[in-house]
Amino acid sequence: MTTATARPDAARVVDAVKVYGTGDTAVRALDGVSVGFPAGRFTAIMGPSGSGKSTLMHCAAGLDTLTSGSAYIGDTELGALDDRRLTLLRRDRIGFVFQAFNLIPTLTVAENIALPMDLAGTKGSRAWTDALVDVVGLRDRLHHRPSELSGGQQQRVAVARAFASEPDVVFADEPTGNLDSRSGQEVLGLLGRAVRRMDRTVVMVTHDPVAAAHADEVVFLADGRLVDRMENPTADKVLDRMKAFDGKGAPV
Ligand SMILES: Nc1ncnc2c1ncn2[C@@H]1O[C@H](COP(=O)(O)OP(=O)(O)OP(=O)(O)O)[C@@H](O)[C@H]1O
Repeated sequence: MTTATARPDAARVVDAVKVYGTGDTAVRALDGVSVGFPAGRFTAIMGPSGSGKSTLMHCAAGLDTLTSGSAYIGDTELGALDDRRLTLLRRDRIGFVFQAFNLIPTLTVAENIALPMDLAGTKGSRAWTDALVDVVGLRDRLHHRPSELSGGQQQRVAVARAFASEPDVVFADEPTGNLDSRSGQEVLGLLGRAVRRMDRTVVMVTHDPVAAAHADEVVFLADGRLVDRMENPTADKVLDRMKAFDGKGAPV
């Protein structure tokens, strides 16, 4: 459930421009995007292929830098940080879930989940980790290795790992891209529960209207621009909006 009280943005970009390459081959992947991702909310980023979704996510999460404009995690402007501080910020304040599960094959489920905390030299809250293990339904798998799990189970481990250190925001890039629809629904349900029951913040890139319908709000990109936002999405409404673009849309 969402409340009427506006919460501060966990992440945002202001006038974000990203140009890849130079001269004739330059691609303007982001063309002046300003968008906030409110704390305690599940936001999906949608748009046609090549519209700039992954670029927006990577720049908002400090995995890539903007050509101009600013990206913030909370009040921290990423462009003002040197490499070391940026690495620490990503480690301490951001969680990631990717299409490829990116688990460490030699570590058990429990060790994979604890990895961000181990790298940071922190313990994390035992109660939190315990609650997470139950939410993702992996208690009986804690001592298994990733190769002994299904794809859906591996992605659930990746989700637990992303939330383990209680980051300000979890960015997920096509988290269901490698999963069958049932496992995908489970992972999306998990992301939704983490937001609604555990007061987490999730920003998810997807091209799938069914996946986007799990979010509280969908932001739409086309040609590197923010063209629409939709509260309380349904798969049908998102699909209709996507059809209406046909690659274009009036910038908001
Ligand atoms: N490293 C790069 N070098 C050059 N161009 C790039 C690079 N990364 C992305 N682009 C271009 O920037 C534009 C936006 O790409 P981006 O991957 O952000 O789009 P997307 O909406 O995530 O697409 P998809 O849904 O197909 O993954 C595209 O035209 C793409 O070809």
